[in-house]
Amino acid sequence: MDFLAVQDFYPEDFAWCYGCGRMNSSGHHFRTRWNEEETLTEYQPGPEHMAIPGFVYGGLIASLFDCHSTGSASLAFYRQAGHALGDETPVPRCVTASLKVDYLKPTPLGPTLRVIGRIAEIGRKKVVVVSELWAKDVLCARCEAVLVTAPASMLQNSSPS
Ligand SMILES: CCCCCCCCCCCCCCCC(=O)SCCNC(=O)CCNC(=O)[C@H](O)C(C)(C)COP(=O)(O)OP(=O)(O)OC[C@H]1O[C@@H](n2cnc3c(N)ncnc32)[C@H](O)[C@@H]1OP(=O)(O)O
Repeated sequence: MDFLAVQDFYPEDFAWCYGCGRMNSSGHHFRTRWNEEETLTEYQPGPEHMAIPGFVYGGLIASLFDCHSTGSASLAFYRQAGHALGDETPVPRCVTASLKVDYLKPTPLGPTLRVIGRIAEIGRKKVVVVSELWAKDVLCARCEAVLVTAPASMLQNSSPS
């Protein structure tokens, strides 16, 4: 891999997410990393991610924001605790409590999409991430997401095996 992404370090049982789980062979495999003080997820949509010819399906954009935001929250909690990716301490896993997406402009199908996130708020178990989605130099969508550390109630179904 050309860089370390937080999803590479999710505990195996919690790495099955359709959007970003490395264990899910059918998923998108979104990967999120720090870019200095911002977080970054890049993704190249394929022709199957079409809304109408030439434009990206909005559900894919929401998925991209979703996993970018959970990944950003994990990165933020991990860094706040003094850790860096590659440490032995497990990376915390977060779930989405709220995801608000504003579609500002039609997103062209073709360019690699760049999602850039800012940690707007970080608490004991909650993170607010504000992100923008860019296609080349066009700002196409914006998102505000609330992420919360994964509840123990999800543990029983964390792995399909
Ligand atoms: C022993 C360890 C076990 C670990 C175990 C690991 C299991 C590892 C599973 C991994 C799994 C990965 C999954 C992939 C990522 C998904 O795709 S997740 C799928 C979509 N998301 C979900 O299914 C989440 C469903 N919702 C829930 O489970 C619960 O509502 C939540 C989100 C955990 C919150 O419940 P809660 O912990 O009781 O939250 P609560 O204490 O009331 O609130 C915490 C904070 O969040 C805020 N908040 C809560 N909900 C909202 C909302 N809707 N809007 C705005 N703010 C909100 C609260 O205001 C509060 O803020 P502060 O007062 O701290 O400022």
